[in-house]
Amino acid sequence: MDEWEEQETATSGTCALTSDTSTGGTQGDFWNSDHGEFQGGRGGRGRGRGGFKNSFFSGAEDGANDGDGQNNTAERSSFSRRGGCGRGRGRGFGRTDHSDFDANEEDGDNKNVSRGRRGGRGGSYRQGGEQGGRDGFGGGYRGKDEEVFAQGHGDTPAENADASDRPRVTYIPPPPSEDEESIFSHYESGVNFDKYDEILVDVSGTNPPPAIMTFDEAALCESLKRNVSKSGYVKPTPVQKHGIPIISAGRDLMACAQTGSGKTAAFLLPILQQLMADGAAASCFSEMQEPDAIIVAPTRELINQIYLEARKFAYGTCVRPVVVYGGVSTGHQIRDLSRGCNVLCGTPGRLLDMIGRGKVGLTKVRYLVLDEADRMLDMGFEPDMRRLVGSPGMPSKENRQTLMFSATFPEDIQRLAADFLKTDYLFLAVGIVGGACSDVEQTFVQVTKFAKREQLIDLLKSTGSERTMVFVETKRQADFIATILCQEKFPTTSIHGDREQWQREQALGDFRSGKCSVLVATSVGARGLDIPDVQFVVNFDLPNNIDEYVHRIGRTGRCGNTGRAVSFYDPVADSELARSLVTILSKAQQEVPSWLEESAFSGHSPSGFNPPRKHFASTDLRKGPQGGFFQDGSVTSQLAVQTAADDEEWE
Ligand SMILES: Nc1ncnc2c1ncn2[C@@H]1O[C@H](COP(=O)(O)OP(=O)(O)OP(=O)(O)O)[C@@H](O)[C@H]1O
Repeated sequence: MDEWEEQETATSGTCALTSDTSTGGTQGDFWNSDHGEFQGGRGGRGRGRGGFKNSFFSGAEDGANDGDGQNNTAERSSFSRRGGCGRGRGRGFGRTDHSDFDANEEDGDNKNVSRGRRGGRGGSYRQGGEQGGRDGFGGGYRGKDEEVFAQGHGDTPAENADASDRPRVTYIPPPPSEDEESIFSHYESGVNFDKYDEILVDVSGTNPPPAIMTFDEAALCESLKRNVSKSGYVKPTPVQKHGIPIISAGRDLMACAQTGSGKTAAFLLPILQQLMADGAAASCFSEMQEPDAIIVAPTRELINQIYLEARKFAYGTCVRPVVVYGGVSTGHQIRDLSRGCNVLCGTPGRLLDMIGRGKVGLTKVRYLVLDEADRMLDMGFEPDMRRLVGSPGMPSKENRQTLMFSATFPEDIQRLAADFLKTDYLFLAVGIVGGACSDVEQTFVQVTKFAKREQLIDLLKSTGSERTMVFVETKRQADFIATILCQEKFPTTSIHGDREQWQREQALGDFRSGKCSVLVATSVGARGLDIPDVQFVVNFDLPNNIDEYVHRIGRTGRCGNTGRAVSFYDPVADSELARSLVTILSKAQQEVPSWLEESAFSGHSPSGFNPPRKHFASTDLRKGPQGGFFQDGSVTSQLAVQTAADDEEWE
């Protein structure tokens, strides 16, 4: 019996929702349902390894494991937990074909597996495992609306080969608004927007072009300039000031700037400018589209957001962006593609699927952008990225421009990223690489896991109707907490990888519109999402790595606005993170609670001094310990010197 087969028998557990609980997720959907609990039922076939899942959910708080059948040491709460049922087939361990599963990657139900950045059996194949978890569950995740019985379908050719008996994904998202006002709707930049200019910037690499100070200096064509202005952009942020001329000069770039500081426009504007200047026009109604630019991101919602930004900036021009991502009808996306595509935004699985189906040709690719690049090169997506750049027709790195953006760039990922970039790539660091946004006030509350719910409810009562994101570790936990909050009359919805795509989009829509003021999310909501007026982030469960913490709290305090983040620190579960947290707080000039400092340095954490250097990169890896062998034309090395000193302190 091979490993997959073994898992099939060893790990079962799918379940179905037979009540309203699955259908909406807005207030009342979880609780004011026929049953108010998840009911076990027949599930769809699971793919991926494992899929152990407790299918009943009456107050269950089953912490650790949706994806890895071998990892059944779930945290149990004191609430009742009833046994699971249903049949899940755990196959696909280690596979990364998963056009439907892009976003699930981000869900953190597999705590033990995802803890290590790289390596380890479970770690290397986390994706497969997590797919299994969701798919085993999600395949039968059936709401009262039968149409949505679609999860669990892998849309890649490889998966389809043995998936003929699985239901197809039929969801077609509503088309984006054509109304100009809504296309250009935006929130105002905040009081600290001008303070961005005070942030130290470090550009390393040979001969970086000079920064621009205004959008005029970017020499954008008229229509693009008009669209930038209609978007409410008056002056560029630092990552735009430096990033735009670097990209326009044809250089490869690895750029790191704090959350919410305008990285998306930093890559979109110069790409669109070049395409417009070259008179790029999509070849309409062609069976195979050959985009000039490909942009990838780790979650469906994020790639859709990037697409909408591209569409906004390209408004009224010949440049046509298209988006492809999992959880949505492939046929629908193929039809959309065939109408022409210059800029293709995609999550990796669906993108590779489209390439495999011959719907996307790569020979004309001039720009390859990895947003949240550290995530895209982390073990979950790295194989897909290698497949992408190795796909037939994809120009070699010498013959394309590769651009990477993130707020965090750990050293090991930087090292890996170099494989995708020309050797003379530029490294742009705005502020401290991997640092938290300084506009977010960070607070920590020491609390045991059993007291968290009470704390959360008290906290939300005190914040009134502030738009709040609550991050939890597992998909199950997300549903559970959302249910509790609904019961407490907080208008709440949730987003995580076990929800159907339409539910996820509805949840996000309800949160954006203010219909629900609380969004409970797993890691799937941690990166990139730009939601207006999120004033408050709560880490109900702290994540297991510091980068994710930085991204999560970065959902507030965006574009010069201020925000607040409160994190529940469970001394038993979170001590491994203590030291990194102290570092993050100090670097963001935030108060460090003495108990946290004690926890960090007392040696109580399992690893004693957990090594933050593994997770932080102070600056361009190529600079080495002395802070720079690239002395030529670097904008400043002050930051590098300072952070190098900091790092020594922490070593
Ligand atoms: N120059 C600018 N002037 C005004 N607003 C801007 C400017 N640049 C970007 N913004 C707005 O700031 C917000 C945050 O931008 P964006 O989402 O690109 O941040 P980011 O750096 O990619 O964040 P994250 O790291 O979370 O992905 C968006 O609403 C964007 O429209």
